[in-house]
Amino acid sequence: MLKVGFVGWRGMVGSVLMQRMQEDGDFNGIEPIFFTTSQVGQPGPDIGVDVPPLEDAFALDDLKALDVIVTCQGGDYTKKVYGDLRNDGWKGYWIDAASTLRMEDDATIVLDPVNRKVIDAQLANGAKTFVGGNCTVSLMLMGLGGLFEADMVEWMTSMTYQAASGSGAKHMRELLNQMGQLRDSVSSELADPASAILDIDRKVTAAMRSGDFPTDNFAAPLAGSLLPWIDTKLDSGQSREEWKGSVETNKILGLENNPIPIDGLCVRIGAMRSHSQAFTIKLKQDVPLDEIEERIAKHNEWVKLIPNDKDATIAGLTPAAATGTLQVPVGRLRKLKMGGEYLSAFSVGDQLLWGAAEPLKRMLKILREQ
Ligand SMILES: NC(=O)C1=CN([C@@H]2O[C@H](COP(=O)(O)OP(=O)(O)OC[C@H]3O[C@@H](n4cnc5c(N)ncnc54)[C@H](OP(=O)(O)O)[C@@H]3O)[C@@H](O)[C@H]2O)C=CC1
Ligand SMILES: N[C@@H](CC(=O)OP(=O)(O)O)C(=O)O
Repeated sequence: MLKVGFVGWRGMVGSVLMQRMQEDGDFNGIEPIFFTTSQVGQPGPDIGVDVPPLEDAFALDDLKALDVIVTCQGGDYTKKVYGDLRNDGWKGYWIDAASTLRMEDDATIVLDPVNRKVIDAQLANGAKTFVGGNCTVSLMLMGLGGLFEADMVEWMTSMTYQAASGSGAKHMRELLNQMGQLRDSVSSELADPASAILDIDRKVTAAMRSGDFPTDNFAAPLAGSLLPWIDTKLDSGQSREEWKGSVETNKILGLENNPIPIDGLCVRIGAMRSHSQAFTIKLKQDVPLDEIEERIAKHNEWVKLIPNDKDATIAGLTPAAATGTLQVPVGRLRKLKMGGEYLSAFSVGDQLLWGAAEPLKRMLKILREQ
């Protein structure tokens, strides 16, 4: 029976992973051991079977006894522990949610509905390090995988609308506090149908700009606004999030030597946990729209084609509709005025499910089935 250590299981991503593993009975047939960086000796999570007390996530000897380590603890933990473990000769499987190791030569980015062949080839080569992709990248590939599979894409732009959860739990709370503060600033005016909307707007803007507006985490108002920058700046002028769109997509697809140009702007908006993206896709050929729709719809069981009309779009192609589900709705599919080779598309997806926990869960299952 595989001895599987879980680190970061009580964080936001880890909790979603635990929930999904329980839903699918994934703890059956493995020996799970739970680790912590702060609560050694406390009881482990309730997963329906007895588990031993929490072990120290920095105790290398205990980690070295494991066949598999699944970590959602974050990049700092990976940096602290991974190198030492490998240098000490540990040959187990490392499955990680953090970006730290993604672009390393010996790491495979996992998104098996899209790159199962790459994963199988790497396993056959003896690969032991498997990392979940950036949430925006994974969700884009789950939605548009059919076009890449058919080698239809010459280049692509992705303009993102990313949820607060991508920054972490504290940011989600801050977004809600910002929303609440804006509403509270005009509660009496909202109660009075005769109040002037421009007065309401002036007061809301003043509240947003005031010194006591809660911005400790985002460093700026997000509620009632947006932030067109995610992560650090690179010399190219891209944000790191924008850079990942190209390098990770091409690595997942195994196209590092002949990469598809992908670029765009990544924007944080006031959604809670579903990322959205608008695409301009330059096709290699002028393929009829019905063939494109069929390719997209048939690629995997989670993609959900949304007809390009208003009612279907506002009912099904939104964070409110996608959150908490494994579905990846794709819609607004139409040829752009630039010509038959130019396609627009829009996708949405829960960034904690396919964007983070689900690919790791499935990778563990692939290892068990080997
Ligand atoms: N947020 C996201 O969208 C994505 C995140 N990731 C990766 O996953 C990593 C973890 O992200 P995320 O899950 O958001 O991080 P969290 O901050 O929710 O959790 C990380 C760790 O914080 C510790 N912790 C301290 N206080 C609490 C508390 N009150 N409740 C829960 N945990 C607490 C836990 O470690 P302990 O038990 O040891 O104290 C936990 O494992 C990220 O750093 C990133 O690398 C990847 C994809 C998406
Ligand atoms: N950066 C993403 C979330 C994330 O954790 O990405 P990565 O796994 O690439 O660090 C966002 O802010 O929405």
